[in-house]
Amino acid sequence: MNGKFVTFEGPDGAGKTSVMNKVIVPIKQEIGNRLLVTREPGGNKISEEIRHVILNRDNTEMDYRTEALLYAAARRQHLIETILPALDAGKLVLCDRYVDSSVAYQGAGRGIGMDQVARMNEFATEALLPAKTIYFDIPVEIGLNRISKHRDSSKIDRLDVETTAFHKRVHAGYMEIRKNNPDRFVTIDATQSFSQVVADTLDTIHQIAAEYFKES
Ligand SMILES: Nc1ncnc2c1ncn2[C@@H]1O[C@H](COP(=O)(O)OP(=O)(O)OP(=O)(O)O)[C@@H](O)[C@H]1O
Ligand SMILES: Cc1cn([C@H]2C[C@H](O)[C@@H](COP(=O)(O)O)O2)c(=O)[nH]c1=O
Repeated sequence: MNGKFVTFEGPDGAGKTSVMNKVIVPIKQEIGNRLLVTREPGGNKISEEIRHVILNRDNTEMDYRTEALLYAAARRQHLIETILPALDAGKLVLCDRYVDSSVAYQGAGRGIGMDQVARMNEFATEALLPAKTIYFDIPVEIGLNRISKHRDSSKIDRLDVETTAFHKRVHAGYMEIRKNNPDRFVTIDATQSFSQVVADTLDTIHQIAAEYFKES
């Protein structure tokens, strides 16, 4: 495995997806097809189908452990079919969410337990973790406010409509994961202007994956 695996994490509305869409434009110009951009849940046909089931707002009866298992199943397929082949081919893989999301949302948010969810994901991923995780730091209320203000209502999913208390437990979960992984986590202040967050993220990627940019 010669590539580099980098994930984006943070609470809903932190701006991860918008920032990802922006930073990949210059990065693609710099390193071309040595870049793979993907997301969870999703990233390939089977995992996107599982995403549809998980995030469908009509699926109100979904049990929390079913939800955790579906995220892990989508992740397994994504890892085997999409991420590992790209890493084996030496690519820089930028992934919007990964295991930390399950530990924060299902482990802390749903109250299943962060250790249990981490262990279940160790089975799904054979313990493969990213080299670095860029964490988009934002107070829960600001993130939720961004979503309710700007997001097209058809795109508001089953997790977005959870209570503020749920999202606060998720945030606390992320704080614990970050505290336990100081070498893996790099934090970006996501309350800044969009252009500043994009600039900080681009700088961070240049630093943590410097080997890709030297050669280009
Ligand atoms: N720095 C920023 N300042 C103000 N608004 C922002 C900023 N970054 C993103 N936004 C807006 O906030 C909203 C949420 O952004 P986005 O969907 O990228 O967040 P996200 O972290 O991917 O959320 P989710 O995990 O829920 O998908 C969007 O409408 C986006 O335009
Ligand atoms: C991977 C993963 C995601 N979630 C949650 C987080 C978000 O609310 C949605 C995904 O939607 P996004 O707009 O693409 O961020 O799902 C989760 O609860 N557990 C996970 O493992």
